[in-house]
Amino acid sequence: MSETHEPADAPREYIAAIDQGTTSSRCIVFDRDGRIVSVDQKEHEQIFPKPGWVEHDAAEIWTNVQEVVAGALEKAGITREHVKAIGITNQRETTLLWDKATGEPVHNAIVWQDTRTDALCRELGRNVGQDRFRRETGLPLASYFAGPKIRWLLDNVPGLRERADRGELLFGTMDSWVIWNLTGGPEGGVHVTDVTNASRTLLMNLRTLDWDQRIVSSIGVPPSVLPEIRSSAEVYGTAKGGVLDGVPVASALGDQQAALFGQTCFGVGEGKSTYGTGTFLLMNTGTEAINSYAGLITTVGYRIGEQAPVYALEGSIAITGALVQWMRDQMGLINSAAEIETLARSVEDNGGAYFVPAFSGLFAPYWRSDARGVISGLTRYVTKAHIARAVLEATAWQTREIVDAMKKDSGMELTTLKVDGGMTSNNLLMQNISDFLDVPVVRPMVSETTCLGAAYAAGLAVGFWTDIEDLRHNWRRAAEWTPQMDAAERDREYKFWLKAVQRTMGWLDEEN
Ligand SMILES: Nc1ncnc2c1ncn2[C@@H]1O[C@H](COP(=O)(O)OP(=O)(O)O)[C@@H](O)[C@H]1O
Ligand SMILES: O=P(O)(O)OC[C@H](O)CO
Repeated sequence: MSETHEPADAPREYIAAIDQGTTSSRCIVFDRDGRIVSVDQKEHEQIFPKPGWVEHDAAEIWTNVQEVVAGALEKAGITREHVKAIGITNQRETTLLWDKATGEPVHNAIVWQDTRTDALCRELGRNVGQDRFRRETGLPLASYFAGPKIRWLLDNVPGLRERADRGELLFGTMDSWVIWNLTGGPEGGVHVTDVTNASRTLLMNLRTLDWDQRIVSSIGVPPSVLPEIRSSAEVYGTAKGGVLDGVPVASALGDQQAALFGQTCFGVGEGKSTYGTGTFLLMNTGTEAINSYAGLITTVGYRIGEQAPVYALEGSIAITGALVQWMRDQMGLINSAAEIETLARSVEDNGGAYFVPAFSGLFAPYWRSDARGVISGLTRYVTKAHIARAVLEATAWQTREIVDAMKKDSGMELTTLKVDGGMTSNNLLMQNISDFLDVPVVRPMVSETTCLGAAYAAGLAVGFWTDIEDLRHNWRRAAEWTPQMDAAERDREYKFWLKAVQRTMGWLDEEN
């Protein structure tokens, strides 16, 4: 893609954003109206060493990041002089330790979906108590988050604990890894993370926005490996070498918080749902961190420079688009992700089948690591087309459960749902979501809201945009789906879905 929208005499000034995602890394160049000028993207390998384990090669990711940045600048026909700042957004929680002298990762990154820390989390729950983690960090004690993954690496990779104690290792989520490398790596790279990413580690105190020393030591993480926590929009340093040499590195946000920002959900009660590998629904709750009693997460939404932090409630769903990938790559039932819609549309309904993809256990609102996937309601009537339908409905019902929890926690009724992400190109799915939630679903013109949010934050940090009001009017609606489902049918289907969910639980026990 390469399209410019400005008059020929307009100054050629842009903001670029890197999105280091679960399946790919991309770089997008944006103009002053928040429109896409160019995109470059590259997938990286998904490594599955054992059931429930997921890893990434961080060196491959850094190579890909450099390639997509160069690619996006080339497609836009620009060089670093035209780029006023670069912003970073990233898959969250994915955990890496690297050697600070050589810049070499000491192990593959452990991905957020990985369940290897289940037993460790149970042990921490017994020794330290679930409640303390939730109260101080806003998070349930679950294998999803970064802190226990650090501990697992230190306990299981020979020699790492000693190297960490000697101060030779650095920890980072992908934001830290990319920023450290961009700003010089072993030659003076800055070791930072932002509040949104830090709020996913189980190590940051949600109110002080600093590492919680008691929790850090109870998980067994040496403080020397931890990056400095900074705001989401400020200049952390400048790029050294490469095609961005000298460009300010001016924002970092976890990808879901970046999407909240890119969707301009700046007011209390505004929210969005992003449909990618997993699905993440975040609602802005303002400067107060609301404790969840309905199974959601309390997280930092964003913090612009020295301003007060803005918090969010989040419903995290581990497997949505990943189920479509699984149908394609592991089952071979479709050739492309888009084909799932054609297959699903070839039948009227799900034929009685319900597919609960608890592949990484269940995240919100259940937080059950003992759950595993099931297809319920099977009879000889069911065809692969019915399963395709059940696959799409699984995403929609999981969204419904999150929205129900959000209502319980915040007392606020959702009036429309703003959506984005790769799965939103599926019209049948968007209709299902509108039907199951009984609210309109709207998609903005720029559906790359994750990169857009990182670009907005970086642009604010360097004065490219003045304030958030400057950004609001960039949001334009591109598509809308309105509810068409009969209420009694919705209720009946929802009951079946909830029954199927119950059948996933307790599959693993203490012996597994
Ligand atoms: N037309 C479609 N229907 C259903 N799922 C889709 C469709 N197109 C893409 N996907 C799914 O969306 C995901 C990719 O979306 P993306 O936002 O790029 O994800 P991520 O940022 O998590 O890598 C993949 O899991 C893919 O299976
Ligand atoms: O890279 P994505 O879009 O799959 O997002 C992953 C989330 O950040 C995990 O918490």
